[in-house]
Amino acid sequence: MSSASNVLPQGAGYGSAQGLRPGIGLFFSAFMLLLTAMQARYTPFSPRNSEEFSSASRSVKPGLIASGIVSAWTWAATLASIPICPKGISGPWWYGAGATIQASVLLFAMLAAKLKLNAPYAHTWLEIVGARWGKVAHLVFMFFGLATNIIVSSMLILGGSATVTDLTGMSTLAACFLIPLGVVIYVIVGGMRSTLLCDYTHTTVLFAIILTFVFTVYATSPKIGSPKRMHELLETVASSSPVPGNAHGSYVTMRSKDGLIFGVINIIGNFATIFTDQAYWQRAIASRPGTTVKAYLLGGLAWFAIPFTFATTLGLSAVALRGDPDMRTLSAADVSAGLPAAAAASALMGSSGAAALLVLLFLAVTSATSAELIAVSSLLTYDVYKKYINPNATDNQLLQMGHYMVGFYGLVMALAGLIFYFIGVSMGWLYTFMGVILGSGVVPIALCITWSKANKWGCIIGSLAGFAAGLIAWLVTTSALYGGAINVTVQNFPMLAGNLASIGLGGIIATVTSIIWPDNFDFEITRAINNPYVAFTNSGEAKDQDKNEGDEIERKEVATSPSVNGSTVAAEEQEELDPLKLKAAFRFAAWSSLGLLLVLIILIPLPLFFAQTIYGVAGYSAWVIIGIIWTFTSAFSVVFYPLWESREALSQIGRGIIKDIFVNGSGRYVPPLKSSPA
Ligand SMILES: NC(N)=O
Repeated sequence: MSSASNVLPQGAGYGSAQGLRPGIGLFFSAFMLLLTAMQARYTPFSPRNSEEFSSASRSVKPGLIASGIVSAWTWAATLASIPICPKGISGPWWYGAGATIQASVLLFAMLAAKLKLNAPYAHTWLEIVGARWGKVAHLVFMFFGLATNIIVSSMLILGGSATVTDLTGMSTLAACFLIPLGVVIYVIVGGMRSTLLCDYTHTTVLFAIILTFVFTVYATSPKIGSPKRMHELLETVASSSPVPGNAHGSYVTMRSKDGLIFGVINIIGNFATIFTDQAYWQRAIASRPGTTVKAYLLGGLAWFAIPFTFATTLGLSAVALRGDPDMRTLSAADVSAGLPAAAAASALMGSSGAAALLVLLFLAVTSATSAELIAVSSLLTYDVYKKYINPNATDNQLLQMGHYMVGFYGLVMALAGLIFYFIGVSMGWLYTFMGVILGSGVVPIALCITWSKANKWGCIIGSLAGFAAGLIAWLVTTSALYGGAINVTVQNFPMLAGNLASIGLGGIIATVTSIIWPDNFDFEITRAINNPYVAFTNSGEAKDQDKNEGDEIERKEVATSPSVNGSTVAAEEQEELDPLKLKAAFRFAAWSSLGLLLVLIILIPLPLFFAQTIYGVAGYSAWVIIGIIWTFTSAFSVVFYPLWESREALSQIGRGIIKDIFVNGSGRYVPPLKSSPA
């Protein structure tokens, strides 16, 4: 890495990375604690029971879930503009589209719909695997689940610490530990709902800062200031150093071989990190059943604006400003560490640009970190502690374990980030490598949750064989092309080979064995997991008490949300869990996801790739304007819509606060008295 530019004092780094002195880290942690206290005092939701802690009582509305998806899916890598420097405008497109549509949140909407249909009361996706296929499958897929969390968390720590160190000179070691610290505190206190509230506040500020950068670059900056000038600068850079593999070496073309290869790698890697990451399952679990699909579609579409517009703005600025006296020279290692955006922000706006980027990065890293913390805490609590150590754990024990595991995983993620840092693995390398390790689990996991015919051993063997094939393909290709050196800079072909082998072999073995030797699984077994109306034994047998007890059922109060006013919520929840409605939601998710996939991955980029078009000023300006409109629309859907849908809860909290101001204690939420039977 070239010498750090350090445009901010070290104190800014410590402040942002969680406050050795008062800083934004501590400010946000204190703010989240305040929100959690208000939630406990003025609403029926108390974070003092395990269901609320890990699943937010499965009651969260779609706007807030969408904002949580945007936030959890915005990593340091998303903002680091890694793909853009070498590839031009195709990089942001492939990054955004590959992680929005093909790989991730939109297709995941289908899985989320199936989750609500086939296991509406599960806490984790691994509980479903365990109930369906038993211990061996549970342990094998736990490997993929935890590996995903460790890889994603390490990328967050690596990307966050590299930028903080670069901008402020703060010690990377200190940054690795301080970044998760404040997050651990508010996640322990507030649980899942607090991470969603944190996601919301962070997403709001994130969009504000991104739009500030966009308007600086394309409207006010004396160095660039308009799409026309940006186009001119990019063409000048291309004429002195053309991009290999791009049409006429231009940056303003979708005809980019490296861009296309990156697109494929990106699609596979993001399949892996969303399908096997409990963080995204957890948002589906926390969501109200009737609106889960809407939340994922909204979140996916809103998220696209972040990598696309941000990289089209600061990533391209990092190229356009080459040679500018304020722009530092970036090495390949700097690019892989995710530093182009920071360098461009400093060159454009000096220390205020660097500070804004630091805040942006802090927001992205902390909210994605909170998602990973609560995700791993849930896996360790329900899939290790409850399943293997204390099957009869009480609610209090589960809650306590959830708290311990948040703290424990905070330490693990700091150490993992540090280890990767010291062995020289960069965020960019890990980003392109993640599909090699995790890709083989994607199809087997999707089949487990959606398809009654999925073959247990086919899926287990497929995921292990794909894992081995991915590693072998990556090693063999690296050795053949680079004389055996496993370089820390990103190499396209070995990564492509490893990613394709991993997801391909895993998917083929799982699907073919399931067609030849189909299972005939009854999803009633997974519907019984943690279901308050059905007794479920560890052996996987579900006893539907409702059926045994005849037509006149006296339903138990909803055990999943003991803090919530039982009967009303239970009735709403049962209505939303109507299988006909959930099947219709699945069909809607399938058609809309596949339609969007076709448009964003095939119909838009491929004709542009084959046509070899190089954009003129008008074309490039239209490209930028589409990004800006998309960003505004996204901001409305994940910033204003959640406020609108929660207007009743907000006014309830407001009334509670006002009452408390006049008579202390009178505003506290009081659950309605249960009416006694007539
Ligand atoms: N979440 C991603 N792939 O930026």
